[in-house]
Amino acid sequence: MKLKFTKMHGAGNDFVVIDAINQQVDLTSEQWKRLGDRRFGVGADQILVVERPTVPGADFRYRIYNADGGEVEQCGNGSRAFVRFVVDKGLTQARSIRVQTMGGIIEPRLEEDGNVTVDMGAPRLEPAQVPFDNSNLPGEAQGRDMLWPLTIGQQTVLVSVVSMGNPHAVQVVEDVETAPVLETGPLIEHHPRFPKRVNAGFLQVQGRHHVKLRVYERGAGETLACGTGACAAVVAGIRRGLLDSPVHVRARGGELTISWAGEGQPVYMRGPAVTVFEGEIEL
Ligand SMILES: N[C@H](CCC[C@H](N)C(=O)O)C(=O)O
Repeated sequence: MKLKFTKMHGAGNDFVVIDAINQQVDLTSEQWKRLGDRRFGVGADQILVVERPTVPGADFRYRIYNADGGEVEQCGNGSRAFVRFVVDKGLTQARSIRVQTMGGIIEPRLEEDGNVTVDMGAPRLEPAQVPFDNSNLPGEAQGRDMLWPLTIGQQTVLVSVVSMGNPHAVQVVEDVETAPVLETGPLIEHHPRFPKRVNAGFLQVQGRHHVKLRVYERGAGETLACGTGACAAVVAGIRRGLLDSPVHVRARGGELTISWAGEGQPVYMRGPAVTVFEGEIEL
């Protein structure tokens, strides 16, 4: 089958975006995987699918597939590409839209300067909501946050656990450039205490409003930026008393600005959304 797509990125986290409103999209998991393959397909960290909503109060449905073919609950950088796509394709006249995802309703808004601000909803902070199995584990309180010891190979790392609809494990490191992201990222992603696996964040605090972040993503490996990862890292840093909102998050592919007013409040993310090229693929 022939499939029209648009290649986009948000701070270097790259996507294949598919309009499933104006074209029939019925792919197998293998075909999703091939679409995202950087040699046998188009190549992307995630594939984003635009559909009509199936719940009241939403303008669109947003489905997200990681490069490994698995469908997931949320993608922050992708939500910015999503609103730019539906505006540019004339699928909406609005600039602020409500988008249905497996992780809840989010509200991206395309700004005059081309950046996008997204209400990502409130973080879920109970281990069971992440989900994280903390049974028989001695948590260590740090400010309002709870750090959990994870045994990774011969070492133990202390992580904060946060859900933005999708699961995140965040650890503070001295220097993201020398942190063992590629060595320990996969071990954290597949750690048995995360029944749905997890995105592994490595956070370097440079000031109360400035951090650097690398994320080894569930189902995609290290990406140049992770929007939900930036949200989770800032929430963890604020709860640990290390950061104050707003926080400028420098990722390898660009900068995101994350704001959070505290427990029960939504996290706001602001950043770029770029269209790279249009194409068509025979799957
Ligand atoms: N790998 C993530 C999905 C994409 C998240 C990331 N690309 C973002 O911008 O939030 C997961 O499996 O939960």
